[in-house]
Amino acid sequence: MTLLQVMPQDAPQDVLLRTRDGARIATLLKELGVEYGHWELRATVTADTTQEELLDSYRAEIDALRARDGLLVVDVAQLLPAPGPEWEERAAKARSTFLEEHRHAEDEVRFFAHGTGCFYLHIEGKVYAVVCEAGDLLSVPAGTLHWFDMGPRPEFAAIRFFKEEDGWVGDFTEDPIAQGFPRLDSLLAGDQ
Ligand SMILES: CSCCC(=O)/C(O)=C/O
Ligand SMILES: [Fe+2]
Ligand code: NI
Repeated sequence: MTLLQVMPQDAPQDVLLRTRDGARIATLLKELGVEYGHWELRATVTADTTQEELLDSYRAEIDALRARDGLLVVDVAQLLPAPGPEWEERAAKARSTFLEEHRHAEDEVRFFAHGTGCFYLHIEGKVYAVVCEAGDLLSVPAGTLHWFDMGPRPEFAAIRFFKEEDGWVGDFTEDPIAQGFPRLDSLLAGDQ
């Protein structure tokens, strides 16, 4: 289930809020201008699932969202565990891509069709760690400071929506803030 954990920007160990209540998460994020929604899952994702198959499974939802928000470009970012050192290397490289604080010139709109990933939203003195799971749709406004952790063993398939082809490109702040916050695996371990 989706998880939200809120911490002060200068005291990651102080958990101000931790909840798995989807309605509460949606309300709280909406106050920050962040849209959090949920789509019914329509497909099982395996290593053999092609991008086109996945997009076809959610065609109705995708078309409605594209029409609503003028999103012209849609693709799939996918990483599933595989045996061998090559995958370990690929996973570590992929994980590092968005692990430091950055912003985008356009909204970051992502639907998790499979797996898990955590967006850390740095807004007005706080960090909102939003662990997304299969079925979650998150839309983060352009310019919002954030970073993203796919964990030490990445497993996710996310449908990404853009206005421009290069909408995914990050503008990195060089602020090391992300390094002080619990990573995805630690956040989830907090349940135990
Ligand atoms: C879940 S899609 C990959 C992450 C991404 O696109 C991004 O910008 C993270 O901040
Ligand atoms: Fe991003
Ligand atoms: Ni669900």
